[in-house]
Order: sequence, then structure tokens, then C-alpha cells
Amino acid sequence: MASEPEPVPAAAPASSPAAEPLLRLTDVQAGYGRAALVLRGLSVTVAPSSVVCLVGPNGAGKSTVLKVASGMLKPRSGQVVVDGVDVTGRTPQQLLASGLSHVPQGHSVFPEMTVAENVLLGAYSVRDRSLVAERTEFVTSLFPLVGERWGALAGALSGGQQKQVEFARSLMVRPKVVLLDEPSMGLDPKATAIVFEQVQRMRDAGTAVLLVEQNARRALEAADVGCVLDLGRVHITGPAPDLLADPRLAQLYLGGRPKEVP
Ligand SMILES: Nc1ncnc2c1ncn2[C@@H]1O[C@H](COP(=O)(O)OP(=O)(O)OP(=O)(O)O)[C@@H](O)[C@H]1O
Repeated sequence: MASEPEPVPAAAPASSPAAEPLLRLTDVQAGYGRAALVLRGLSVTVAPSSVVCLVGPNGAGKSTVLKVASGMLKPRSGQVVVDGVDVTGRTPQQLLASGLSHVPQGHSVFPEMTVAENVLLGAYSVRDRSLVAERTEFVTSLFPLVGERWGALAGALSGGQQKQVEFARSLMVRPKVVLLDEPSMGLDPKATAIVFEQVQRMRDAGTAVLLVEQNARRALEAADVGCVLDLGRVHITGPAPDLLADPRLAQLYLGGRPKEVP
């Protein structure tokens, strides 16, 4: 991968070829403390109604991209633009208000609280009760299981079900883009399949998704656009099916042979 001179230009998803991106990171440099830079001129865009997936080797900086996008880590240089507004350097709370919702790696539900309490935490900043009711109806129709288990303790749910609660919580503020860090982590194949189905449902319901995954093949199967990170930059990007069929990627990141293209 490192022998490629320049990244392949990004392609917009087929569903919205000319759409202006909802999220744009341009030439971002970022790192932790005095350590060497992790992101070295990274650029990525997320178009409306699309799932964009970042894949790459361990330590490539995938989670760091989400931390910069959500305001948890301030970039040393470069730009973060949400729906045409430059939000570089804003706090996580300000970025949430700008339309970016972050579902971090691991489990973030409060097990001793009910599903309802967990989901409604996502709307703590929304004062309008009718808006909260409207969003509750929306997320429970999108994720029926969340509605069915509304009064149950979140800790009684399986890992995959808890992930749905986290997705529902992230949608309560009606974000423009949801940032998902390793949503399939620790889940069995059946739960993983359901989680990726839910990711596509979010997209189909109007929320764009920027997804980071170790499970590169499975994530690319659910994504519209794939980006391969290497050495702190997006090294290759294009329609996810093309990446799945790319023999270089199959060899290096997807564990074997490329997917056969019909
Ligand atoms: N809080 C932190 N402080 C210092 N270094 C960090 C911190 N978080 C991540 N790093 C370092 O930054 C680099 C990129 O980490 P990051 O988590 O973004 O990679 P990743 O591609 O998501 O990897 P993985 O797939 O293993 O989660 C790694 O070398 C990691 O050790």
C-alpha cells in the first residue's frame, strides 16, 4: 500500500452523485501530546444518505479520525466542516449541536438504567417535550426492539441489543452525521449482521454515517464508500464494492481473495 504515490480520488455514492458533503475533513494533522502525528494530512468526505467506512491496519488512526470529527481531539492543522460550516476546534458539545453524534468504541449503555432512560439521555439538551416525543417515536420505529424493551434494564439486553440502544440514543438529537467507532466489536456474526443492517437503516432514514471498523470486509459490504487509511492519510478511496473487489486490498486488509464481481 505504501508504494502508491497518491490517494485515489473519492467517489460520491451512487445514490447522490452531486451532493455536497455533510462532513468534510480536509488535510487534517492530529496526534496526542508530544508524540508523533497520527493523522498526516487526512482528508475524507461524507455525502448525505451515505455510509462511509474507514478501514486500515491497527493503529492507522481510524479512531483518531472520529475523535477529531467529534471534537474530542483538536487537530493541529486542517479543517472540519459540517454542512458548509467550519467547526474546526469546537468542543464535543458544540459539535453535537452542529449535527455530529458520536457512538464510541465499546459499550456505553448504563446497565442499571432502563432502555428508556438510556435513550432519553441522548435528548438531555432538547427542552421541547414534543420534539423529544417525536424523536422517541422515530427511534422506536427505526429500532423496534428498543421500543419493545423500553422499560427493561439495559444491562439485561445482549451486546447487539445494547448497540441498538446506543444507536437510538445517538439519533435523539437528529444528527446530520453519526460517527460509529467499531460497532461490531465483541459481537457474534449474527449480532454483527443485525448491527450493520441497523447502520443501513439509519442511512435510509436520512442520517449519514462515518464508520470505523476492524471487521473490514463486513463493514465494506454495508458501506457505500470505503477509505483505506495508511500512514495517517486516506490511501485509497472509492465505492465500497470496488474496494471489496480490489486484489491489493483483499491481500492486505481483507484476509484473502477479492470478492467475485458478478
Ligand atoms: N489517547 C491516546 N494517547 C496517546 N496515543 C494514542 C491515544 N489514542 C491513540 N493513540 C495512538 O494513536 C495511534 C492511532 O490510534 P487509533 O486508535 O486512532 O488507531 P486505529 O486505526 O483506530 O487502531 P485500532 O484498529 O487498533 O483501534 C496509535 O499508535 C495509538 O497508540
